[in-house]
Amino acid sequence: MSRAPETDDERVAPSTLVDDDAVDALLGTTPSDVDSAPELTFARNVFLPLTTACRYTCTYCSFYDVPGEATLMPPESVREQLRHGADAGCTEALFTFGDAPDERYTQVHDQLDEWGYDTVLDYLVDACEMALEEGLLPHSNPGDLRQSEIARLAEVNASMGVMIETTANVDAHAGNRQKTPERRLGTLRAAGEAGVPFTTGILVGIGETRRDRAESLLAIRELHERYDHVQEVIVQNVVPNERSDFERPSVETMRETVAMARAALPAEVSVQVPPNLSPTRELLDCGVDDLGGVSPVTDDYINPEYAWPALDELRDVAAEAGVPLRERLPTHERYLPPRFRRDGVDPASGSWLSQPIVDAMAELDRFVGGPPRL
Ligand SMILES: O=c1nc2n(C[C@H](O)[C@H](O)[C@H](O)CO)c3cc(O)ccc3cc-2c(=O)[nH]1
Ligand SMILES: C[C@H]1O[C@@H](n2cnc3c(N)ncnc32)[C@H](O)[C@@H]1O
Ligand code: MET
Ligand code: SF4
Repeated sequence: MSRAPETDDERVAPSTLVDDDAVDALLGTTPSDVDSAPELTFARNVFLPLTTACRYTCTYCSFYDVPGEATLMPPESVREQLRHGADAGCTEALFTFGDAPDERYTQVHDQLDEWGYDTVLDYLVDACEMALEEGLLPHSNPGDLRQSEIARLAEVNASMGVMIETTANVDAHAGNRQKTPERRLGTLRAAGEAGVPFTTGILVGIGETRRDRAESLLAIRELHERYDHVQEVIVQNVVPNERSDFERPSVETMRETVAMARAALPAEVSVQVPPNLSPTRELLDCGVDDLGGVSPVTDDYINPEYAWPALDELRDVAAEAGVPLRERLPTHERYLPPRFRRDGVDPASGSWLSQPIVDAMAELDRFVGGPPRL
């Protein structure tokens, strides 16, 4: 799959998506305005960081590697990691890695070529097929994509994602090749056009204002209203790492932002906070209903200094909040075929999930009737 030049119509200007009055109204939201969720969900995953090479250089990120040090996970390691995950009861293979690495790094391109791939996305398609063979459902977040790329990946993914981060132009998106709000929103729109259950979110504390956060959440809402494809919105706080010293946003800021997310988004969209990075217990009364992917076998390679809580801790968190803890699949319930839903309704699943994905799900007996309670 070669990359065609990007066209203007794949970009979406944030200013066309939100109006000032809606932003003002959302900025008035406080935690007491939103209801607590009736349950908490999470997915058991194994993380496969296919490559640390990246075309961007976001200053908050310790994941990407400089040219010369960048690595690609060989197919044998992918297979091994997948088996390890499947043995540990995972349902999700999370493929997250550097954005368009082969565009910037000749050595990555050459290595892919040696393995018989034109681009990293060709390799990703094969890796997703390996995951399906091992009984795992792929969730890919390879960064910015065009619609044709998403459409192809949708065939072998149970859901996909990309964080908007923010609709503001922040200094953290530095360097010659930058994440831009237009391209991020273009990816979210392309996912809608391709009809793939999608995860997105905002990164809090990267130089954006409160107003920018409200605007970002409303831009996500707007695109979801058009396509009905956003399954969850992650409200992720930036954390300091060996490369950067971004200050963690305060608990108050996170409470306010989670409440804004809950108020901005329709009820069918989950609000997720990552339990290894966030002050999770202090956010549960602000409308959080999901804890994202948690791994019993791999680190959060993006933030490896922040370990995943064990299942027992998630149980405690849910018990303290007085709500049941349920294990979900990478695809949220409302996009699943009838037998995997509590309401038994057919969401015209054929249009959301491809046959290989539906076939792989058919093996997951413990999810029949909806996400099991733990
Ligand atoms: O371990 C992580 N998982 C991340 N995930 C995985 C996520 O927690 C789950 O895979 C999804 O909730 C699906 O179950 C992301 C997925 C996306 O689609 C977009 C962004 C993220 C960000 C992270 C992350 O920073 N760390
Ligand atoms: C995969 C996602 O990881 C997030 N990400 C990258 N670096 C950090 C950090 N230091 N702290 C928190 N989240 C981060 C971005 O939001 C990216 O989209
Ligand atoms: C560590 S980020 C991984 C995914 C992709 N590079 C993005 O930023 O969206
Ligand atoms: S956050 Fe993603 S896009 Fe930005 S530098 Fe890190 S790997 Fe690349």
